[in-house]
Amino acid sequence: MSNLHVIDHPLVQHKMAMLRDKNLGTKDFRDLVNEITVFLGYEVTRDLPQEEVEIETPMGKAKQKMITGKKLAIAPILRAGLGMVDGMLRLIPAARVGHIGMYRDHETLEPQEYFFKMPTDISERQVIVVDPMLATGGSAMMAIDSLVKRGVDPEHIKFVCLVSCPEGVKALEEAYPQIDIYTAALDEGLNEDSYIVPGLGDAGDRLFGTL
Ligand SMILES: O=P(O)(O)OC[C@H]1O[C@H](OP(=O)(O)OP(=O)(O)O)[C@H](O)[C@@H]1O
Ligand SMILES: O=c1cc[nH]c(=O)[nH]1
Ligand SMILES: [Mg+2]
Repeated sequence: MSNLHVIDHPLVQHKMAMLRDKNLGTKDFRDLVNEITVFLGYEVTRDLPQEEVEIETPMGKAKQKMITGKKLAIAPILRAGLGMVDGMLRLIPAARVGHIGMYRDHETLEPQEYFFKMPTDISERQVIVVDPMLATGGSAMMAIDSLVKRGVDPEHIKFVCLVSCPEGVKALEEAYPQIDIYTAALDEGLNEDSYIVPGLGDAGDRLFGTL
């Protein structure tokens, strides 16, 4: 699992403990998803390319690094990925946002794409795909397939989730070994309905109060 980054920062883990509580209300769930995403976003942007620039300060010249290279896009997988957009935008406010509408069929568990809208220059951008849950990995892989079909190089894609499990990580790593996965938790596995255990339930329903 070489591409997996489990973010074990105490603040992230503390907030995850709060998030997992089945009695947490919709507003608090949404707020915590945003807060945790800021920490995950901090890690996922850690290796952005930089260049040294010279700045005039009131006291003289300073050499300082600034981000350079490819522009960024955030790609939430709907619905639940929407809950992570504000947290990412807090860190990279100028990033474009492209939406991938997808739901997992309850019978077959196969993802179904129902919407796809990206910035027109998506093939020239580094893309951060966000979705709170990496379960079987089917949705993440199909979302990435759609980006690759539009010309995005898998080398320029990162995947960020709150909860993952060995099955989803393995599937995504096998399909796209070059893609880094960032997660706040690697859980035990999937139950018979392919929900993550212990997980946090259906992330979309918990975010939007559609339980
Ligand atoms: O790894 P997988 O097995 O594909 O499962 C994970 C997917 O399932 C959930 O979405 P869901 O289908 O519930 O849609 P929703 O966000 O609209 O609730 C979740 O947000 C992921 O997109
Ligand atoms: O545990 C899971 C699995 C898929 N989708 C979710 O929202 N939760
Ligand atoms: Mg759902």
